[in-house]
This record gives sequence, structure tokens and C-alpha cells, in this order.
Amino acid sequence: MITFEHVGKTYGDWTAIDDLSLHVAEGEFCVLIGPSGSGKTTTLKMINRLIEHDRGRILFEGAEIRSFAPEQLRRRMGYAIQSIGLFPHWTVEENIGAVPRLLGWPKSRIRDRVTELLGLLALEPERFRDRYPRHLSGGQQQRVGVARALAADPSVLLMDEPFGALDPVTRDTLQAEMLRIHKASGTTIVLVTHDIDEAIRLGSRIVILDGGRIVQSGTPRAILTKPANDFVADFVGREDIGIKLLSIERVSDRMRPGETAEGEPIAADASLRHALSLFVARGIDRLPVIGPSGTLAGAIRLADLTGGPT
Ligand SMILES: Nc1ncnc2c1ncn2[C@@H]1O[C@H](COP(=O)(O)OP(=O)(O)OP(=O)(O)O)[C@@H](O)[C@H]1O
Repeated sequence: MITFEHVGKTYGDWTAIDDLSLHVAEGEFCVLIGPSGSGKTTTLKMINRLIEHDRGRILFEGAEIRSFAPEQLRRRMGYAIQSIGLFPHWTVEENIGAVPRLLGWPKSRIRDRVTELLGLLALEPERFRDRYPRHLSGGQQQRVGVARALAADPSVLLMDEPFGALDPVTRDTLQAEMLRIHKASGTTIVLVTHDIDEAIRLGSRIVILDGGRIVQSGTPRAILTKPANDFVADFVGREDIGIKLLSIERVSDRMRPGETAEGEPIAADASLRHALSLFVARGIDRLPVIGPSGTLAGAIRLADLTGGPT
């Protein structure tokens, strides 16, 4: 869907991006991560031509992005950023409907889409659609920013630290919503973050940048278990690597179907990290597990966290 071939970008005499090659497949959730100044935002903004690359080629659906008019490209690529950039004198509905209006959608279709998106992002449509951004909390503004980026069903969603300035609880909720939206829509997403836990949770692929170059690109598991070098190992954090590995596996991967246990159950799609937390907090070594339909599906034991059931 998006391919970088030996791409470079220089600001004055500073090489921000150097010989970057990367393929983002359709439907992929690709997370760009790296230290400050490593070139994440530059890479992201080159995709919708907010920044022009000066070496190599960037292909979108097989065509060099320079062959598209920038506006045409941006209407097909939703863009959400940390500072949100909502229009202050427009209501929530007008903000979310900005691109559909440009595309000439009829009013009733825009209204229906706004209702749908507000619902999707857990903002009651009738309470929020006529409000101005200044009458929303930071987290609510950020949700509207994400809704706006999704409004015209873009084939690509570009996100630059979209949850950066949020408290941990709101961030956690929005991350869960992004995963749900990605699963339901199959949209190709490229997201920039400096938070390795966010990258591990969201990414189907993580691309680690340093000094304008890719140092490693792979699944969260590959990055955690086979870091390409010391830089990556340090970056992902050597000490709590086991905890991070537990966060990418589900209870359903290790549970014992049909076994029973006492107490408040855990969901089969919860992470093993969550299970560990419950074992420790409750001082127990067995937990009942409920499946997606809400019925008891089995149990998981503390020992299962270090290996599959025997
Ligand atoms: N317009 C510009 N003029 C000159 N240098 C720039 C410009 N924009 C970015 N840079 C430099 O290019 C490098 C990459 O910047 P970029 O914003 O892509 O990094 P980043 O990884 O997104 O950083 P951060 O995590 O701090 O946002 C940095 O060294 C930055 O100072």
C-alpha cells in the first residue's frame, strides 16, 4: 500500500532521513518509534506530502506520491496529530464533517457519518455534536480529532502521537478503541509514538528509527525477543522484557478449556500481563476464564504464564 524506496530528506545540511526503505502492507498497523529527532514525524509527513522527500521514491498504491495532487492525497489519508488542530470556530459536527464536505457528500450522509463516528469513539452524539472544541476536555478533543481523520473512510490513517498528552486511563481507552476500529475497518494505519508499550500494544509491525535510519522492523515479538543490536535492546527495555512479552499474549493462548476455578473471572482476550496482575493482587494461582459470549470457558494457572498448559 505504501512503499519507501531509498528515501532521503535533508534540511539545509542536516540529513533527517537517510536511505529509508519500508513497505507498509494493506491493513497493517505500522508503528514508527525512536528517540527524539530520529525522523518519525518527517517519515510520516512525507507520506501525505506535508513534507516533500528529496531522494528516492514513495509509492502509494503503486504510484509515486508526487503524481497525486497533495489535496487529493490528503483526502484519501486521514491525519490525526497530538495538538489536534480542530477548527475552534467550528462545532464538533462541522469539524468531523470537514473532508466529507470537501468531497461533496450530501448533508444527511455527513450527519449520519458524524453520528456513527461519535458513537464509535464513545461520545454521545446528541450531547457533543453542536459543541465547540473549547467546551470539550483534552481527551474528548483528541477523540474528535481521530473521528475527523476517519470521517471519509480513508484508505490510510496517519497518526502522530495522537494519544500523547492524555492521562493513562484515557490513553488506555483510546488505544483499545483504535485496536477495535482497526480490526473492524481494516484501514492501513501508520502511527508515530515514543512509547514502547503503546507500540507493542498497537503495532502489527514496529519500525525502530535512529538517526534517520531504520534499525529494526518486525513484529512486537521479534523486536522483543530478537533485538537487532544493543540500541534496540536498550530501547525496548531489557529489565521488563518478560512483562512486555506477557502483554502481547492473550489468556486464550494459554488457558485450560473446561477446567474450573473460584473467583471473579478474567476475559479470554485479556493479556497475560493482566492475568499476572490479578494473580499477584489477589494472591491466588488459578483464575476462571470467560469467553466472548460471557460464559465460563476454562481456567488459567499462574504456572501457565511461563509455558503452555501441560
Ligand atoms: N523544518 C526543519 N528544519 C530543519 N531541521 C528539521 C526540520 N524539521 C525537522 N528537522 C530535524 O530533522 C530531524 C528529524 O525530525 P523529526 O521531527 O522527524 O523527528 P522525530 O523523531 O519526530 O522527533 P520527536 O520525537 O522529537 O518529535 C531532527 O533532528 C529535527 O531537528
